[in-house]
Amino acid sequence: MRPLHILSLAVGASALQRQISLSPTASCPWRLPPPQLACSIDELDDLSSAILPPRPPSPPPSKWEGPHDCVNQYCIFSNPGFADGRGIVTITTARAIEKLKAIEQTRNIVHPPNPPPYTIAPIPAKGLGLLANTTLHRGTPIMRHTPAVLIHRSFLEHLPPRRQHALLDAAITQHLPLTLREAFLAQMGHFGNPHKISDILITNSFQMDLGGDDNHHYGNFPEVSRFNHDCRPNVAFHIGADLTHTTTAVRAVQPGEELTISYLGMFEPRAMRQQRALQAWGFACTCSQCGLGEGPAAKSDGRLEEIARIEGAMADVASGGVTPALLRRVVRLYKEERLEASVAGVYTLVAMNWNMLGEEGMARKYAGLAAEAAGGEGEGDAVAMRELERDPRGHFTWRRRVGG
Ligand SMILES: C[S@@+](CC[C@H](N)C(=O)[O-])C[C@H]1O[C@@H](n2cnc3c(N)ncnc32)[C@H](O)[C@@H]1O
Repeated sequence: MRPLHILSLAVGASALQRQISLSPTASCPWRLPPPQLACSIDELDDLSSAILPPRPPSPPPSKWEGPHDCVNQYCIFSNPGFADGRGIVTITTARAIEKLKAIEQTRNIVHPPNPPPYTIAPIPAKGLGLLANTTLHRGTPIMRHTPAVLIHRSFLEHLPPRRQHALLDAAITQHLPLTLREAFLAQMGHFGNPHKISDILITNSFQMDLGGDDNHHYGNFPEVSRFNHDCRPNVAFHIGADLTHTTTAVRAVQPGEELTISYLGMFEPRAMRQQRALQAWGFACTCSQCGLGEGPAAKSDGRLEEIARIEGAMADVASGGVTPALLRRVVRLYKEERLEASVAGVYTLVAMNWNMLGEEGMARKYAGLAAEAAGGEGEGDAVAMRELERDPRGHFTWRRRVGG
């Protein structure tokens, strides 16, 4: 089996690591919503028994089944009723399944936007991808999905492949509901591994930590796998504590524009980003940022270095060099670099530093922006920033850099 290439993605304070990659695939038309019926309610009442299709059966209740088959300490557990009948299958340990059950209790109801604001279409030289089918604005939700498959990281990384295959096959083909199984199997494997399920998992999984010791898993979200990469993407993603994967537009997007996420650390210099894209996903990155000429590319790398320096100073309460000009400068650098998909962390630092300088109004403004960018109103980072926004003077950072 090919080694897993784990790449870091800084998403606010919770750095997520993931590796996804697919080859071009045949076709995958998005299902359109059914046409509106042109009848009045009364007519519908009259006709309902004759023309309306039978109500779909209500989803099975959420109920964990298993352990089914096991290899060493890793067993298959499934829950066909998970997330209102979407289903989920996991290969994990007895300890981690208890963690998963506890997390499920905190899960919010997940409704993906309907109809979806995108269409799946072939993209030149990239295989399939996602095109906006309507005008999107900053904050417009794109997708919200729970994982289809969760595999304990040690199972994939430490067991010999021949010991993994039978369990993986059983998990997907026997314990995943049909619709989700088909979506899973429609994903592409990049590495040409003859064991298709392994190939799909290795190339399309987000690394997720369920919390506690040794609870790292690979999470697979088949719908999300259609996003192509851009180093300056127009979509940000976030995996919440309840395991929901959320994607959101980070700037205005016109109909027909491709929707992209970043597979790579957006703060790495161009040469490193290009090397990683080639190594882990097999494509030479020619996105707008990688396609810059030598001069502009060197300037871009210089801005990224300056951002790192300023953020270091902002994170150090003892640093004497943090001024209003520096806080304005770092925000401007993010704008110049088009790093809208990665602003949650810097807005948090900027908000706290304005507060440390005793600038209540600016602290409020950036705390609000940070909470909005954190990706989930219930998440810890967003809660903390809403608290700062509500009461800057009561916050522990108030005037920390200026005394009094
Ligand atoms: C997660 S998949 C994205 C969806 C994929 N295009 C498909 O057809 O299902 C990742 C794969 O898409 C292609 N890809 C993604 N971003 C690309 C880019 N910026 N340039 C070229 N190919 C890209 C590469 O083949 C990569 O291994």
